[in-house]
Amino acid sequence: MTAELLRIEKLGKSYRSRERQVDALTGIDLAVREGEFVSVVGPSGCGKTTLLKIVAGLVPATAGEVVLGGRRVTEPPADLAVVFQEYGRSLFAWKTVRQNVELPLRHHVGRAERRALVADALDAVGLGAAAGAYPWQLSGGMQQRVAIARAIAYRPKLLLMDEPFSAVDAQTRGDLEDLLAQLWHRYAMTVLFVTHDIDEAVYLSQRVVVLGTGTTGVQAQIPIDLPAERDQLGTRSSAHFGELRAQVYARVRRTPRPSTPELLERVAP
Ligand SMILES: Nc1ncnc2c1ncn2[C@@H]1O[C@H](COP(=O)(O)OP(=O)(O)OP(=O)(O)O)[C@@H](O)[C@H]1O
Repeated sequence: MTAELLRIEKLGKSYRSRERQVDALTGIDLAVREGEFVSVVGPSGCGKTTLLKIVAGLVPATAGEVVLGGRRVTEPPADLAVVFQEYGRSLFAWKTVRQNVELPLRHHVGRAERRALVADALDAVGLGAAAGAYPWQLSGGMQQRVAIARAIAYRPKLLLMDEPFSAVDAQTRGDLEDLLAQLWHRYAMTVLFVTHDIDEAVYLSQRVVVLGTGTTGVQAQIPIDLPAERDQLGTRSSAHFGELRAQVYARVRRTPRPSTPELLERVAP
């Protein structure tokens, strides 16, 4: 068994304003080992994005702690990359694809190594030929590939992804899921992936974590013991995939706010 990379302990977050307090997370305990692919699902508003932002050091917790690679997270850790849903806002429109991917490396690696890392990452996402293009010249799916290339060029210990594929069409989404699975194998990354989509979580992960609503913590952790090699048609139509999907779905439904419309719409048969 590999070593633990991320430990989240008794984590809590309350957003307070003059009028009200929102308990977004309470008593979250979660550990992720090196090289694992873990997804987090749960009803809309249960705090998935908040969890990711705290792990990324972008938002302070109000209770508990996050430890990454043995160090307590109090600011954005150097060895972590984040890919958000809104690729359009995460790329600089006035910089080329190559420059966008190179950006986080500028202060860390010398020029020659930087070039090699960027070229490798762009090839890995199938965009070697688009290095000189600008983001606005690319489709949404291609822009998200650039965001992924930027993350992997950095060789993060932990890759955080927040609904990264929910803004693209179904075909592109499947392609991006398969690309991510390939990259995860190729670079032996550790991935913490937030999604609304239970099928996507089961398809990609080794473990699915079901978050409850703000005050109920982690509801379940379901190991996904599908074969390592997965494909959109074969895997998703297998009986075992159906069983795992049903298991996750049942746990999500059992959380205190089962009627959350957005989630239920997406998983309804
Ligand atoms: N900056 C903020 N100020 C106040 N409340 C916030 C803030 N950010 C999030 N919240 C609240 O915290 C709760 C959790 O929000 P969060 O976005 O983390 O949930 P989520 O599970 O990612 O939701 P979704 O699935 O809809 O994206 C929600 O009630 C939300 O309204």
